Amino acid sequence: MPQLAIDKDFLQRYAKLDKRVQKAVDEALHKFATNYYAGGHLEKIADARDPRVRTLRITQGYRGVVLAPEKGDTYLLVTVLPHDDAYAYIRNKRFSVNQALGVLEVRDEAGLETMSGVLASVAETTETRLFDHVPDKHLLQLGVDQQVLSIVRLLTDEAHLDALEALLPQAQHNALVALASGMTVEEAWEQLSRDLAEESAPEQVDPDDLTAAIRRSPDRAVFVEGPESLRELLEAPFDLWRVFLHPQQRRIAYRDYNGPAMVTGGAGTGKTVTALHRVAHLAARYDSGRPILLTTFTKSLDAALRAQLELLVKDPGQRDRVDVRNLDKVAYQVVAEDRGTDPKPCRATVLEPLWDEAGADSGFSGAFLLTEWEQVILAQNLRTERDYLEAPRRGRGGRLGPDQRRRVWRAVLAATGRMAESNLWSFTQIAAEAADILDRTGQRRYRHVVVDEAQDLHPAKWRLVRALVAEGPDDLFLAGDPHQRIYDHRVSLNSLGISVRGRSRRLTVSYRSTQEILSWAVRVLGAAPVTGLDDLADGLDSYTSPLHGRRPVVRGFADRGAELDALVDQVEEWLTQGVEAASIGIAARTRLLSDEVAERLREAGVDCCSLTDRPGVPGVRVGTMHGMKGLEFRCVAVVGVDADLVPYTAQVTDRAEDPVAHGHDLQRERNLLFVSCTRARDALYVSYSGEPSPFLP
Ligand SMILES: Nc1ncnc2c1ncn2[C@@H]1O[C@H](COP(=O)(O)OP(=O)(O)OP(=O)(O)O)[C@@H](O)[C@H]1O
Repeated sequence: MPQLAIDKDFLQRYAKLDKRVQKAVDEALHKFATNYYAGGHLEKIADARDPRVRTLRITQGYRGVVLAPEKGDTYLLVTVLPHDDAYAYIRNKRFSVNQALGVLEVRDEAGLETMSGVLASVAETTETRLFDHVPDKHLLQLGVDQQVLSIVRLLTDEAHLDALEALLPQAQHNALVALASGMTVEEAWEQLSRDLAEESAPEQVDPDDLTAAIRRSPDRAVFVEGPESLRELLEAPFDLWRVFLHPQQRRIAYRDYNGPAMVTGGAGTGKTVTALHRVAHLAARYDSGRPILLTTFTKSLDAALRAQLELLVKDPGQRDRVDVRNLDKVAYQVVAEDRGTDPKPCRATVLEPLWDEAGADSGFSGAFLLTEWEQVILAQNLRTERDYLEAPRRGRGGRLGPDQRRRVWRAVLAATGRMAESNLWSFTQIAAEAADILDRTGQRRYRHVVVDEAQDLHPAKWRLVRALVAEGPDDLFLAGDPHQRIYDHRVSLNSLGISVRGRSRRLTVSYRSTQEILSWAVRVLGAAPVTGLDDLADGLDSYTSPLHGRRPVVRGFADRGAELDALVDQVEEWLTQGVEAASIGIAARTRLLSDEVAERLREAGVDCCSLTDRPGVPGVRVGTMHGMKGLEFRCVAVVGVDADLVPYTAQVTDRAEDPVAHGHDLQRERNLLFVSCTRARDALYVSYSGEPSPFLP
């Protein structure tokens, strides 16, 4: 049975074609896909570099490029180009199978021939060569082939290697860059093999078996299962994440685990994408009467997840098996059903006056008591005064003696009693209650639970997560990044009965930000070691981006007025360059400042709205740094990064009170700035008034 595959380049180029040409592509592909085994639509070119490459006529001016291997009956749609470019492509490029990794590769052979002439003449006058220290056998071991090897032996300078990037097969270029950077052959292999679709490299690679090579290259080419899948693919060509997964992502999402599993990785490495594919995998091989839960932190993020899942899982039957909702909603439903009445959840600002009153004779403010209850008592699930008297108060600043603790405990009882009388609840309390109900009744509502943005869940929500699904294979899949922790919840999954040991995987390639933005933003984090949810150290070494662009712009001003004037200019410049308003995100540390920014933009005639507004709402997005979590924009401005706002001292425990909490709070403030900056895809602009934040690199 013939098989049709699509190359990422094809879809990327298709996405940018004008509608008329796209329609012609649709028709040509449809005709081809329904009877391509006849091969009659394909034209062979006499001077093709690779005899297996054909053209597919789209319109008078456009041609598709198709790879039609001699062996087997796979057709790969490689790209779609204007007529002359397509012919130039075919005259210059040759396909091959990487002999170490088994992946499909393409090289600009004509370009390489020209370059080798140039390099040979440079090499004649130079004694030493760039790869003198690497024997042939090591190069071959890393997948460098004979043709490339002969060019490698001519290289005298790293700049030449850079110049070859666009011509060489990508995996071979990666291998050479790794060696040139001083890695041993073992280290270079370790790095290369991260890109394998399987856990290990193929034992034998057939250089002519392009079908197998395509299968090993999920980030580059995918098989289409029929005309319907082809139509779906062409319908949303910009959403490449649906189809082309990085091998690391595919390996993590599409497999079985014998218990809870976790994916971590720097900002923009595709953890959410991996979690979505995990759900698609679980929904496709579903084996239970209970649904799958895909959940996250907030309402706005769960709306985004739902929209993405709809793009990914087309089968309505499979989609119906997935419940996408944030944990607050799940908890609410459990509690409401158990009690037969709807609890009234309230934000802290609403509850504080009640706590002020109930705790009036405790000597503590309502705000302090409420936080103590949520961050210490509910977090550790403390049920008695005695438990509380003995409990550590990590991250809470200031020691409390036994008398003080007794007063706190009495105030907590009084306040929670009053809340119960009026059926008022905090969100954390609802989660804690829901976990208790599920544990008491033994209900396990879901077959699988997938959690995104897992780094910021309160321990009570973790207890809920654990209680939603029975322990067993594939029960929990967690996606998160401890470097993006922006709330006060430092959780050890082990202590909550969730062990991901041996089932934790890390993503390292950023799909969002450019290397220039990443390198800058990572420095914002500082050098303090970070502990992951699995209690192990989590570093960002080997976190890189293949994307390149401009360095972040950092500007200082004498006062806020001048800073905001410059921001208006920057936003107007982006808009003039054709960036859509909704693709511009602006963040500030406090709500007060973000409101001021929005007002200033409106005065200047720039439409703006909230960060959390739906995609259809027009206007530049403005909000707080906390609101940036999980979002992404083409251009990001982070303003007010002043010494006295970042870190925001009002939310940092005094060092004298509690040095550990002080350190944690400062790190959290760093993370917050890091999260805001790493929302940027193409451009990052950072500004401050007066003294700059000490976190700025
Ligand atoms: N395999 C892929 N192919 C194309 N695009 C991808 C791929 N994986 C991720 N992306 C894109 O990269 C961007 C970041 O992905 P995603 O939001 O999943 O990352 P993340 O690790 O969850 O980020 P963060 O932790 O910063 O929220 C998104 O625009 C996503 O569509």
